[in-house]
Amino acid sequence: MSLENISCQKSFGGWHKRYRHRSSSLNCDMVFAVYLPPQAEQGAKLPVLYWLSGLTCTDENFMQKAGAMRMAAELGLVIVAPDTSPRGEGVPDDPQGAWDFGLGAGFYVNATEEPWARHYRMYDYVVQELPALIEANFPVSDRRGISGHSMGGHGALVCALRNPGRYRSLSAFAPIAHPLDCPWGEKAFSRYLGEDRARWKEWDACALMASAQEKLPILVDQGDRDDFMATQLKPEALQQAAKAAGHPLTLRLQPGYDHSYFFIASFIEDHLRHHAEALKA
Ligand SMILES: N[C@@H](CCC(=O)N[C@@H](CSC=O)C(=O)NCC(=O)O)C(=O)O
Repeated sequence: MSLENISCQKSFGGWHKRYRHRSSSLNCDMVFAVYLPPQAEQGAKLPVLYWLSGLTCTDENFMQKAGAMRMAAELGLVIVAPDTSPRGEGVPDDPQGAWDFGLGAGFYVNATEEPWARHYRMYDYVVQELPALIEANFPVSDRRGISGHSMGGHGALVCALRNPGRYRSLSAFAPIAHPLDCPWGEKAFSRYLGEDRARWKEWDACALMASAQEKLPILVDQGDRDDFMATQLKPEALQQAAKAAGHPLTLRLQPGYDHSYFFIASFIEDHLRHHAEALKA
């Protein structure tokens, strides 16, 4: 599978690079970003953190706004940021052009319903296709961590909970904790997965936690001035699910913070350290 390098900038002694490639999971061209810390030029195979962004994002939001590169360079962590949905000609979008469904809103599921099923398979893309591509083309090991924000925070939880042994570390910022029971989730799941709510449970972090075979410790930060917290994010549902399942969860309510990348930038160092500790153990 060929990768086309479309940009390259030096950052904190390493490199931020963007690539375009053909995705067989998504049936379209995709762009992802990778941060390669300075250690990548020294011959070692480095651990990788996959970052899943939220609604309306591309690979660029995290790389440009989170301020993660200084710490990734210090810790020797590669970071990979995919896009949030399939893109391009022939990829269907929300008929009204809404920002919370369709383009920029793939929800990291494999759609089963038409007209979404041909392209909207972000779960297969981020769990299988992209890591295979990264591991074949960059100096990385199979030590993988996963994190994300909002829709992507939930995506990270689901990818790890569904794949015991695949990730060694897990965290999230302000995840949509229980999409079965919030407007963003109900809208996306009813269209991508159909109206049978029983099938949605395979894609809901709170539901998956009950039967998870692996109990990776989870770090979650949530701003208490986040306008989406009560209606869409519902961190209390995650806390209850973790308690019921005996799943180790550190949920930190951060006073005064909202849903933005200012919040993410404020706590990204803690998350990168959380991942580095597990990935290097
Ligand atoms: N466009 C919307 C706001 C959308 C928004 O807040 N998106 C978040 C993720 S929300 C959950 O998945 C985001 O990360 N935005 C990108 C950014 O760079 O901030 C509106 O206008 O209200």
